[in-house]
Amino acid sequence: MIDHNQSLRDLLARAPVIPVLTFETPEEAIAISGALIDGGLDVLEVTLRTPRALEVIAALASEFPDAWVGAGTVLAIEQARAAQEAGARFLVSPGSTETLLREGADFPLPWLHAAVTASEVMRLREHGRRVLKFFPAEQAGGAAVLKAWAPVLQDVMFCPTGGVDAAKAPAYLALPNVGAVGGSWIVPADAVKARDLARITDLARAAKALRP
Ligand SMILES: O=C[C@H](O)COP(=O)(O)O
Ligand SMILES: CC(=O)C(=O)O
Repeated sequence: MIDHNQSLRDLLARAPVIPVLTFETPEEAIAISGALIDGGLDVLEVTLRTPRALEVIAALASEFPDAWVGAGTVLAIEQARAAQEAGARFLVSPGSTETLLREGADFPLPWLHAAVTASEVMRLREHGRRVLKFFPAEQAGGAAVLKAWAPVLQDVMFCPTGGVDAAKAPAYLALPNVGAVGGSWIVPADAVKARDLARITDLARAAKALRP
């Protein structure tokens, strides 16, 4: 049985920003992910929101074996198993359920569940979870919420995601209870469409530099 908390702390320590990615095809995914990795971001959350998402994860795991390619938007245990089979090295869920926490308790991959209220954090603490996603971060009150939680939920680390961008990220990363942030700002739709890989690498480099 893995130590979910330590493996997640190690994952968040790799880079200050975890790109949250939604890809339609393996070809698109390899091109864009290569640009992100060239920019120093090698922890990649590929959301299970498109028909070929599992195929994309398998292609990325094969193309970039040293990168940490994970599956996001995991809503059911069947998706978790399928993502693991495809080669995902970690899982992310936009919330949590008792079913997922129970069935996923001894799942062999780091699994980042999300919370957006102190009560949800407390319930996840009861399941032994100490590293959580804070989603949707900006929409739920932003860095001020995590600042308020720091003295009362002292042993929990967060990865805020949702509405975070290059301008907002520093306020989160300055907090003692934030390990990294997640976001899609590093892969703007127009740059993806134009395959402007140089721009995506520049955005990744700037994101990587947010934590010296
Ligand atoms: O669903 C949204 C993604 O989780 C990341 O949020 P974002 O696009 O606001 O960065
Ligand atoms: C929001 C997020 O990270 C997810 O859909 O898993």
